[in-house]
Amino acid sequence: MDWAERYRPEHLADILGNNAAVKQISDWARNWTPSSRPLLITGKPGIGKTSAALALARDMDWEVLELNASDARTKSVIERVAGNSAATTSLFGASRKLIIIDEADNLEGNADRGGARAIADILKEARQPIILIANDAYGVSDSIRKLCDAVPFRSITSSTMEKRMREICTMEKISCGTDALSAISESASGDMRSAVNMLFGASTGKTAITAEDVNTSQKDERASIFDLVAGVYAGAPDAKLQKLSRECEEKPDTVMQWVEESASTVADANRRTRAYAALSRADIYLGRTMVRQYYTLWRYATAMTTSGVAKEFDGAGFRPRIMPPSRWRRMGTAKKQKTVRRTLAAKLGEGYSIPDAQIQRVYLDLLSRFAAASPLEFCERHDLDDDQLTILLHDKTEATAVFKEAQKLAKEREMKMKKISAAKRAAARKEEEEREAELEKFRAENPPVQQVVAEVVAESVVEEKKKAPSQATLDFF
Ligand SMILES: Nc1ncnc2c1ncn2[C@@H]1O[C@H](COP(=O)(O)OP(=O)(O)OP(=O)(O)O)[C@@H](O)[C@H]1O
Repeated sequence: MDWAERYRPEHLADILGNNAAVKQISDWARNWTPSSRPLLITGKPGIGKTSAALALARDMDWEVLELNASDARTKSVIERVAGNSAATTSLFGASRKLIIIDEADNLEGNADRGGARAIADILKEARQPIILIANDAYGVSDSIRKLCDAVPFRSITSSTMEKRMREICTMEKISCGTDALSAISESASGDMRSAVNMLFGASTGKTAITAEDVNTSQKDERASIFDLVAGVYAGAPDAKLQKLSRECEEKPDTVMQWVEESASTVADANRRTRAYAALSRADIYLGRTMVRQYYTLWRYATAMTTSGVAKEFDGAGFRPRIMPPSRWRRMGTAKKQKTVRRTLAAKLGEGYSIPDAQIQRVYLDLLSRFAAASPLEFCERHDLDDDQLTILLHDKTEATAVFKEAQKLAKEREMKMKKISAAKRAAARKEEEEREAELEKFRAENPPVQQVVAEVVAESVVEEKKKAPSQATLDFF
């Protein structure tokens, strides 16, 4: 068993970091009733989201039904499996069944549209606790997101990861230097699974680990690209760079983006220019590969990307932190911004019966003024979240405060409605009981007609019988 699995936290108390989120999950479970909202746990990969859900089920002695994106998420499957489980009680005697829907941000593709709708319907009907898990809250469809309580998970800090890795080393009877641990935690950048995997890879066949073992044994995809970029920085020989490129599972265009990020750190301006020239040549080869569908050209693109840039670093010894292409980060932020704007326009469009595109193009500014005049009312009327409100108010702090207040009010209203409907149900029950009692009394006092007729008939038969002997006597004479 790999270490990431072997050292998966068993109980909520074993989950490292994210104390507030863990407490929120545990409080939710302890106070859970069929009317509780599902949870949506979000955060980067490998930080304990799934582990927390599974640990919760163990702590609560709940059965688990796990669905993930690889399940055939057609509407009917979800309705059959999760719908039934959600609406009925467990077959195996445990009091509850926790439904974990992983990769909930993967449901928006065309094929899964039905899946997202089915999940939203199930969330509304659910009679069992449900936890959804996603990497990106904004990848989750709006209709699902607004039915859930958000539980954001943050990356694990380096010190927490190093402490855990030290414990694992002790349990595995391996000695591991501080430099090795910090090299791993730096590469893992908050991803605990990645850190444990790297530790596992570095320790294979060893009783002591040094930083060097870590560099050459990083197992996962990202670790390989780290090796390759580190090789470029170090100005490694061509043969080594070719070997690393072959081992790295990333496609040439991805490698190019990583190396491009590092090219900007070549100190000398002339060398920097030549590094970019090598990258641009690699780009041309990549383009030709695609146009001609002639994949042999890929190898030239890779050679220009790695050796071409490494030559300009010339083993300068300077090694900045290896970072994923900043373009990705920008694209990620831009994508999120776009999604927020799109969902905001959809809500406002529905509210004012105006096409979404027109809201975005023409009315956003005007509506911003409406929102600024009475933010709380506006937020409640259009059911906005803090990010959507930020676009209108241009002030994140204010938007967050308004959103929190709106949530508080909504919760109060919900409680009030629940109380009212509980009181209404009790009154209706009482009325029903009183009606039943009156009916019983009436029945006791007024026997049914058939019963009265039967009694009269019986009485008349008795009378007839009494008269019968005297008649016989007369007949006899
Ligand atoms: N907070 C944590 N405390 C202890 N171990 C952790 C933690 N987070 C991750 N791990 C380790 O990483 C492994 C994977 O964690 P988990 O499956 O919970 O990650 P995840 O956040 O659900 O990732 P993904 O989004 O990729 O599913 C666990 O088995 C465990 O070894």
